[in-house]
Order: sequence, then C-alpha cells, then structure tokens
Amino acid sequence: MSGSGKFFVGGNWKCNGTKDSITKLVSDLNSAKLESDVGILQPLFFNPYVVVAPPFVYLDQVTSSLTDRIEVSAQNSWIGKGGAFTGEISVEQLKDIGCKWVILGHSERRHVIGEDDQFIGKKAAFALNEGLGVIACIGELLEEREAGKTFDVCFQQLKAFADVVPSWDNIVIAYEPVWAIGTGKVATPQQAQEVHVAVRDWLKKNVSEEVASKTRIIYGGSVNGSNCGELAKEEDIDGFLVGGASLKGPEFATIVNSVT
Ligand SMILES: O=C(COP(=O)(O)O)NO
Repeated sequence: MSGSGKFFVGGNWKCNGTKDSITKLVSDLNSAKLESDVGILQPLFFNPYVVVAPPFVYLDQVTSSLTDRIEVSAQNSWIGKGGAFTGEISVEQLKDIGCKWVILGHSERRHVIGEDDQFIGKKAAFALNEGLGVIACIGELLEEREAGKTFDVCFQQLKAFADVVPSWDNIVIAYEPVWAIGTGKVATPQQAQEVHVAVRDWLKKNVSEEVASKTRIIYGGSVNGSNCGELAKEEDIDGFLVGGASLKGPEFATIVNSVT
C-alpha cells in the first residue's frame, strides 16, 4: 500500500444487471460489514475507499438507495459539455445525480469500442476540470505482454493522461492487464507489483515525486475473494477495480475488507 493513505476498491458492474438484481445488490452492500465502518475517524486513515460503477440507466436508482459509505462512479462520460451529442452522457448530468467518479480508458472502451489514447485523455481532463474523480485505466493485451511491450503500452497510455490532465489530485490509476479481465487468469502478485512499481516510477520521472507517492495505483483483472488477500499485500497495489466479483455483494465486501 503506497498511495495516499486509503486502500481504494472499485466495483465495475459493466453492462450487467436489471432493476431487480441491482436492488438486491444494493441491499447486500447496504447491509455488508465494511472495514470502512470502523469509527468515523477511520476514513481519515488507512481504510478502504469504496466506489461502485453501475450501468448508466441504473445510476440514479443506485445513488438514491446506496449507503453513503460507498460512492458511485459512471463507466464513461462525454468529452465536453452536454448538447447535441446523441447517446452521450455529460459530466454535469452525472454530477446532477450524485456521481463522484468516472471510469475512463477501460480496455473494453479501447479495444471493443475503439477509443484512442488522446480521446480518453481529453475526456479525463474535462471530467477532472468539472470536478469528477477519474479512475484512469491502463493495461496491455496478451500479445503485447508476450512481445515484451507491457511497459511501453502502459507508459504510452499514461502519457496521454499526463499530457492533458489539470491535476493528479483526483485520479486513481487502474492497471488492468487485458489478458486478465474476465478470464479468471489473475496476474500474480509479482506480475502486478512489477507494473505498479514501473508506473509509479514513470510518474516520478515524468510528473513529480509527490504525484508518484500519493497517486493510488489499483489492480484489476479477475480479482476475487480468494486471490485479493495476496495481491493486497504488495507494496504498490493500492486497491482493486473489480468486475465480475463486484456483482456479488458478499464477495465484493470480502475484497473490500481484504486490506485488513
Ligand atoms: O474489467 C475489470 C475487471 O473485470 P473482472 O474482475 O471481471 O476480470 N475491471 O474494470
């Protein structure tokens, strides 16, 4: 744990759920025992910072029913002010319904939808300027890792953020190797730690020592209630961005509490 004090656990629900299933998931989360409950002073110190990211259509349902121990994130946002942009959701609309965060640059936006580094970077800059926190995703494809290009790819994606963001104060970096997402093939603690160290070192060399030390770098890719403990022990793993396991309230609570 190196980042700014608090372990950060995000739940990326992706394109999953129905009104009923999300009502049940929210109920499970509201009744879960989370380490962050430990005393009101706890949030000032080392404890999980918890965020969940529902699909757009359920954001209002979740923000209006979820315990205030957990903050809500969008899974994407538009690159500028609202207006004639059919199908897009603006940052001001997300803030209007109580969103505090937005996930940007997720590999599914990069490799399924086709968003490029610069487009993602500009979205992040706009969201940050408008007061949302950004969970900035980076990560390599299997063939890129096998070609020894993991660091090159991650640094290129990082640079696209660094070139345009106004500040790093409200950014959490999520390292999510694409080959580990949804595959059950979780990175080993050593594999994840190696990239997290390289990312922190890149921040130190290209942004500042202060940003490098305070920015939380979280891991995503097949995290579950069984493997989270070993991963959480790594010095530079500051939390998780959880996909599939975040759709199961009790298991997500286990992951949140893995920091103890
Ligand atoms: O995409 C992910 C990880 O998904 P999984 O946990 O299902 O591998 N987080 O944003």
